[in-house]
Amino acid sequence: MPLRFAEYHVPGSENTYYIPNFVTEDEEVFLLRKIQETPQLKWKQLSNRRLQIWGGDLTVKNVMIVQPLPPFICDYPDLISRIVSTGAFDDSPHQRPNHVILNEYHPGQGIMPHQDGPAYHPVVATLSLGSHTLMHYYDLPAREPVLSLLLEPRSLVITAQEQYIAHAHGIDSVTGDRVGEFVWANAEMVGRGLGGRGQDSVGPSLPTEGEVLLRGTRYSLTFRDVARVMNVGGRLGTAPTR
Ligand SMILES: O=C(O)CCC(=O)C(=O)O
Ligand SMILES: [Fe+2]
Repeated sequence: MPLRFAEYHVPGSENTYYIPNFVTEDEEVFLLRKIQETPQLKWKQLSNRRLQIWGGDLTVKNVMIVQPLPPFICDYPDLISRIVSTGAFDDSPHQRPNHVILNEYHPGQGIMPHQDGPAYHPVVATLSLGSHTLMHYYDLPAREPVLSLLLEPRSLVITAQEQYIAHAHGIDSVTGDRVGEFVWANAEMVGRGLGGRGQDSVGPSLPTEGEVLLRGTRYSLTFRDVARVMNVGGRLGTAPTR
């Protein structure tokens, strides 16, 4: 997947791209407000986080029963078009993401190492809002991370192909991240976007060795393309859904 913006390639990674400030601070505020305003019933409570699924639920055969994405994802800000313009979904069945999982993590919450599985075309684009986190990637079986990325608020990370298929990914359930504990593969790319990290500390200053970056509540929007879709009316196929 040759992303249109080669400068966002994460050094030492295969098919991993990191784009700081993919949305503006104003857009982040708007999106966080829209997320707060979503119906409570839309949240699914898991043991260690809450999530919402947009675009449609998957059947046991990994067919998505298509539902419209909400306006705050495709109208303003037009996140779908912005993601399409990176080129990340050029080779996907619909040439665009059609499925979005919204995750909420409070400080101390994370996600166990896992793989996203075969329902999706092997590209995922993840927007972080509200707080940073530290994402680890693992060879299988998952033991020590082989790659770690600091995901700043407002950043987009894209993983594809080998990085998606052959690795697991996860977020430790911790309340802060000590600088220097893990090597950040994207260390040269971070810093400008750190305003708003953790407890709303502001500033363009780069974190220093030993400093603990406190996590705040983070929302992630994970964009994927589900190959097999069923539109209302029962048509099965891989044709564009909107
Ligand atoms: O919150 C994240 O950045 C990752 C979420 C994730 O891995 C998933 O929803 O499958
Ligand atoms: Fe995942």
